[in-house]
Amino acid sequence: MPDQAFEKTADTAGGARTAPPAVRVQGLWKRFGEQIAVAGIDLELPAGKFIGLVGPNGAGKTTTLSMVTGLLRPDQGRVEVGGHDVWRDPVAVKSRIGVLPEGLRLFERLSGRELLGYSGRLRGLPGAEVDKRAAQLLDVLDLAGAQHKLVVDYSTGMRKKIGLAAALLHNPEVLFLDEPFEGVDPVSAQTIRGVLERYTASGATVVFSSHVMELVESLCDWVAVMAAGRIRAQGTLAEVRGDATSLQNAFLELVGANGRSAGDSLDWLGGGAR
Ligand SMILES: Nc1ncnc2c1ncn2[C@@H]1O[C@H](COP(=O)(O)OP(=O)(O)OP(=O)(O)O)[C@@H](O)[C@H]1O
Repeated sequence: MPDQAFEKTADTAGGARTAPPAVRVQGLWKRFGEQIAVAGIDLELPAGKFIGLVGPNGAGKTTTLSMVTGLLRPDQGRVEVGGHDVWRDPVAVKSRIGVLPEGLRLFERLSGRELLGYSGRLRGLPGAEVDKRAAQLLDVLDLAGAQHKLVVDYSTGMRKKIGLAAALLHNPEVLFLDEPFEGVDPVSAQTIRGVLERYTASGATVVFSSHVMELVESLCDWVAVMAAGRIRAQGTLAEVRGDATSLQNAFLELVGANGRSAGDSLDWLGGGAR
């Protein structure tokens, strides 16, 4: 049945094919023992948008992104990227996506420059093109001065930036970023923003997870809010914000955190008495 629903929505009433959404998720579940991390979610992320996936700690964002990018097998459900099934057609999907995962693992004993050279060649790009793109990305992301340093000696923010460069090198259709701005200084954050805005303006899609509502509000045109393994809202920024004064307030309302005690029970904390 899910297959039929997928095929039907890919056609218009007249039978002409419409562009598929960047990501389509249906009935996605993941349990870890007793813990339900993702509880049967449906998502349809439009192409060419800057999309934010937001939710409190433990909401299931990383688990969802891992399943959507083919890094973690779902217990149940289906994921398509650009109309291709992530688990049935993994090569088609992986050639179209770039991923900056949480807890990024990099080849530590390569220099930043070597890492990009290796990533580009793994993607099947010609060597001269890889070298050209790598030099440009290192320059734009302010890593040119550290390009010959081993990745093991990079700072947290530098690791994020070299990971982002590796994810962008093959010019993917959809870029998935788990907390891309964490540990990144404001100047670099501004640079990354510029790169991503330029990338989406050309028709590509960015999907990123974040806890920072101001950032999501200023960057994203489309937002999905997740809490306790479920999608609480999805739509344009204006739709999700609704009547609330900010995305932060809409978010607190949606995840049921408005009015939660701000530590009143910690009556021993502060005040001098030990
Ligand atoms: N490998 C695992 N084994 C057991 N439980 C897991 C595993 N991965 C995630 N979980 C649990 O699944 C739930 C969702 O975790 P997930 O990391 O997806 O949340 P998140 O929204 O990304 O959180 P955060 O914002 O804190 O990174 C949590 O309760 C977490 O403890």
